[in-house]
Amino acid sequence: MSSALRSQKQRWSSPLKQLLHKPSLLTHFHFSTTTNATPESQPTHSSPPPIQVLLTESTGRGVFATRKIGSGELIHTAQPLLSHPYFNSLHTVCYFCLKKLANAENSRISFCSDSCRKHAMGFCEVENQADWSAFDTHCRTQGLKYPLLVRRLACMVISGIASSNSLDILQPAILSPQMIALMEEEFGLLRSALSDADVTGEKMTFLTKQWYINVLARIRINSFRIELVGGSYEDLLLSASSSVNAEGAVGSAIYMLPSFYNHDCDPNVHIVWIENVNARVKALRDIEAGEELRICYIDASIDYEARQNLLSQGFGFQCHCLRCLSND
Ligand SMILES: C[S@@+](CC[C@H](N)C(=O)[O-])C[C@H]1O[C@@H](n2cnc3c(N)ncnc32)[C@H](O)[C@@H]1O
Repeated sequence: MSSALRSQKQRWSSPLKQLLHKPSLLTHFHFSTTTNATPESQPTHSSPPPIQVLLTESTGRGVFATRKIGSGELIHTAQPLLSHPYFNSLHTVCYFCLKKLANAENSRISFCSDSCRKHAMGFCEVENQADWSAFDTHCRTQGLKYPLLVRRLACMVISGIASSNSLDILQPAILSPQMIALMEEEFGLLRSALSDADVTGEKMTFLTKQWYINVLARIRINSFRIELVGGSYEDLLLSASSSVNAEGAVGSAIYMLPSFYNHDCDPNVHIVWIENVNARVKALRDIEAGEELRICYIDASIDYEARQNLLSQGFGFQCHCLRCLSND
């Protein structure tokens, strides 16, 4: 084992052990597994999913099958650590779970149920104290989505429902000085919105420029674009496709376990969202025990050059999957 790999292993092994063995850390991202796909409404079995997170030789950590997994099998589900609707979906989806609302609302934010309203109460109380117009205008005009996730995490931390180091276990993006300069501007707007609202003192000590940059560096390569498939789960099973009825992305979210899946341009696993932000990780074909499970980070239908450009700019790597090696 190379020394770089050994030091990476040491850096990650302790939080990973905590993640996999501490029940308290699992409360935010419940996952479950079934041998047959289970409708959302039915209770799921609580046996551990047939996967493990291991360190790979060249792509950091990855997710591996612990047994044979059948094509179409629901491998596990995952709830997000945090999520946020896009600006253009604010009036049409639930502010907490991103479920489509039956009727578009005029209020700034809306919820699909009392349960979602209750779950959001902590961070909403903090958020509602501040005037976000400058922060929102900046994000809207620059087309920025990720700062909304950082703001939500900051409000969750201030309200005491999340820890400031919740995302530390995720791999960070490598940032250029230009990216950092832009982030500093967003950080200033976030921090002043909160301090102008008199959110001060001990609750705010975590909110430093470095914290903001560290969180955003993780969000950049670990956030998922939420595209709701719509329709019923049974329809999805019949069609066996994630693209049917996709109505465009409604927001973005960060998960724990799904963030450990590496990329392949010909993936054996995909993630689907049926009616809200809760993710379902499903096998696209038969998978052998010990095989690495990989998802596709980008639109797999684009050509080789376009895929390499997107992966290099967005995720900082060159793809050497079998499809790319065959220049397909
Ligand atoms: C969402 S993370 C995946 C989990 C990550 N390997 C870890 O240890 O946390 C995405 C990062 O993993 C690495 N990665 C994922 N798929 C890869 C691939 N096919 N080739 C090289 N690096 C990859 C890249 O560094 C990428 O930015």
